[in-house]
Amino acid sequence: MSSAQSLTHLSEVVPVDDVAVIDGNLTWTRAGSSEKVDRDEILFILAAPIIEVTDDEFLICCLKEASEDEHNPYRLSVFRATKIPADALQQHIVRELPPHLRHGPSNDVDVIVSTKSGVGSAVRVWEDVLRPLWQLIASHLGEHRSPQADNQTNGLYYRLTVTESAETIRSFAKSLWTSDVQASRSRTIVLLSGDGGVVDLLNGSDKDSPPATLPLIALLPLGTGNALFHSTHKPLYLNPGPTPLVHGLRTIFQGTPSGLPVFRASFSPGSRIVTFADKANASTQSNVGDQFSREETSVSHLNGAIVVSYGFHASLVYESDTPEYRVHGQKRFGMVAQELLKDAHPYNAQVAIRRPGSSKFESIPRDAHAYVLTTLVSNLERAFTISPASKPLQEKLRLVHFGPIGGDRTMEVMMKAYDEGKHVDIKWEDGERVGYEEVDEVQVVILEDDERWRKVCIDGTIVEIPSGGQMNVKMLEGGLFKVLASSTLLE
Ligand SMILES: Nc1ncnc2c1ncn2[C@@H]1O[C@H](COP(=O)(O)OP(=O)(O)OP(=O)(O)O)[C@@H](O)[C@H]1O
Repeated sequence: MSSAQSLTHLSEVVPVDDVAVIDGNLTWTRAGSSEKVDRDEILFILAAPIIEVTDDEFLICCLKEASEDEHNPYRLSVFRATKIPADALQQHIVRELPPHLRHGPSNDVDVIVSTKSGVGSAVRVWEDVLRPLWQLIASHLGEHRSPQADNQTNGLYYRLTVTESAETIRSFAKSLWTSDVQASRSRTIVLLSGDGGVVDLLNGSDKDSPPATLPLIALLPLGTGNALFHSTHKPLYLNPGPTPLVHGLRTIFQGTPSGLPVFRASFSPGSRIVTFADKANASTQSNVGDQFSREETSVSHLNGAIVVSYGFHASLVYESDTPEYRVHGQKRFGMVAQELLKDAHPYNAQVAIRRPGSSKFESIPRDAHAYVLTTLVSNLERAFTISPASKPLQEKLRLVHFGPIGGDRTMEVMMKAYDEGKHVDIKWEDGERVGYEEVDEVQVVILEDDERWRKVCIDGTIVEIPSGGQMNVKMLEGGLFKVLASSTLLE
């Protein structure tokens, strides 16, 4: 087997001996001294494909994250050993580039790096971690250049898109639905972004018929909330345990495609997406302050994979993204929450649900609401469990709801959600409680006159519903994409 060192951009592949697993650490000796890494830092161990074994060689790939070091936050290292305790490390061994990462005649592989996601680390993770790893694994395991390699692939094993605007991922998604030739090929989209990138893919096309072979999304969690990623990996999380990025990289190289459950939220005529854009890029409809303009776009439906809300949650997302609050950075969420809880506005609406298997709507018996949230996922953030019964990639919608119980009790509910989702069991002595139900469909008819209280939130996108208008949420049969999930969760 050829030397891995010459096949990779990694600066150093370090030869080590006497590899062992001791007390949760991987230990070895190097030049007579003993060294170790935390086992949670192992990404995978490359081993020769069984049929090609001529001499034993294992490449142990590890990632240490040091967020405090702004110059070198992602430290990838590769150690070469001729012997490892294979039984103890079995789960990490990779013997081939998985089919979903092979770019060739029957499969396209795209990498999308979302430059504005989260704190903007996607480019760095791509350049310092994923690209060198990919190159290492492809070279080491005898993968050669794609026969279709062209300028876009740079002779490597994928096509790379680095986002330049909010439209980049949406345009990419549109192209998936428009080309007949592409439609019959399978496709993997390695997406370095938060939830927004997934939302862009889900809503990139107005067309209702997806390609015959559903494209596969492989997601690395590089946004702020990363609700979809945390919810799909939740059962693997330990404290301390591997970081989300380590989990994401393990899933990319060892995961299994699974259906991505998708809902559709449909709106009455007159509903509009509301955004605030930099004036320089906007087709202004009404001016807000000096720097931003409010943009409105008619919308009949949106697809999503995370959450649809009306009430406190939607208002919090909307109002913290207005120009007045954006200037306050991350602090704005707390500030807006405080303001909203002070008012504890009762949202006038009729909410009805269709229970699983039923064709009849059943009203939630109250005229005013504080919180109406329909979700496909368990977590909106790693530690914020909004629906504890939701399991990864389960095709089940759940509704969490409560009435205008006042600011203090609303705060109590939110804090309990940070305690493993215990909010869903809350009942107060006056008979108020948090409702939590599995549903097939949710209908919200909004009866507010003031537009401030007519905002709904669909995976972060704000839609204003006209007074007396409604929104319905139900599963989108057949889905639009597959997603790569940890194989251990699908066993
Ligand atoms: N260069 C860019 N200019 C403008 N918008 C961009 C650019 N690159 C990416 N975007 C958009 O920014 C959004 C980033 O959202 P994303 O969800 O990935 O990050 P986030 O909001 O920090 O995380 P989360 O939604 O998980 O909390 C996406 O919709 C993406 O299309």
